[in-house]
Amino acid sequence: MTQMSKSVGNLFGIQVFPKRATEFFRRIVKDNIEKREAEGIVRPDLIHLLMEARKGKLKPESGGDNREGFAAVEESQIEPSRKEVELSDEHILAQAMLFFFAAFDTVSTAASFMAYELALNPDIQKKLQEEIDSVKSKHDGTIPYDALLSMKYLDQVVSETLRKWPPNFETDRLCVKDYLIPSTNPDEKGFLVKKGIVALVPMMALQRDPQYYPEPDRFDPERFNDENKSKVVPGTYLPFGMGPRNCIGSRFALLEIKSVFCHLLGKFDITPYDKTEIPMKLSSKHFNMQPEKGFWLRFNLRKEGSS
Ligand code: HEM
Repeated sequence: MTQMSKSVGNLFGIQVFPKRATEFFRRIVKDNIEKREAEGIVRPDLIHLLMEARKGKLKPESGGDNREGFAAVEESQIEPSRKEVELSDEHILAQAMLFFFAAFDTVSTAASFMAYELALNPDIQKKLQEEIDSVKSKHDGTIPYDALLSMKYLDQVVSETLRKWPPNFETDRLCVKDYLIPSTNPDEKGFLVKKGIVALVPMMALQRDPQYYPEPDRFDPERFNDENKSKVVPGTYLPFGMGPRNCIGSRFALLEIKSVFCHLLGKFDITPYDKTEIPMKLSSKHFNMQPEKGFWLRFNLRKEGSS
């Protein structure tokens, strides 16, 4: 559908993003680049990195923290291309817009589904609040970075949210050369994936397949406890995709969601009420994951144990 919609969009001159939004971003990014260049301003952000890359001054980083969570994706081991690419203002604009749209909607969608599941599963919410309260009580009511990354149950709940409700429910890959997938059955031929074909990878279908996740519609963070997470079949859990073009923001996304819920659940109990749709029906009118009737939940100030 996404591939088809791109060509249909091109045919009829339909834009992926509204023209006004594109113009708004174009002006902000262009003015920003011009001002920084004219006044020698340096800010530690994406635009600065892209401006440095344009001058050939950017070096790939190595290392990093690998405690961010079960769902975080590995950085690709493939050497970055040495090919010289000329980065125009238009390329920088496209990257800035991609980061904005890829980062904003996905995180808010994941957080909304997590709030919904916690409201429907008060035992899980209570267990998570106990973990949050315990960490806060050890750190004068705060949650430092290292403590956040060490919170196992929080990581289980986030991982299970991204399994049951992956904000990007599919991704795709363009096949650049003929590739024969060998058959596992000696009586059958393999399957030839032809060059030029776009293969869709249905994350949502894989992550709700009872063969890999028994009772897939049940929200169960225990699927990702220390004992069970090693049993997850490789390639069946892909909320951030896989391979060299996997999500560049997975660690940041997990950090955002985790810190938001530490603050929220420290202060509030999340509950359903009469407008909450149970079970939820997903909207068929949107390309991203959205409930048909929106998210309706109550946030009640916690009476005890809060800080
Ligand atoms: C819960 C939040 C998020 C989810 C579920 C998510 C998921 C994904 C997925 C599935 C892909 C495609 C990967 C593939 O095809 O293998 C992707 C790509 C991407 N994501 Fe995310 N993402 C999230 C948050 C973010 C954030 C916070 C950022 C930026 C700070 C970001 C930036 C990107 C970019 C730039 C790409 C394109 C990478 C490329 O084409 O090389 N995402 N994301």
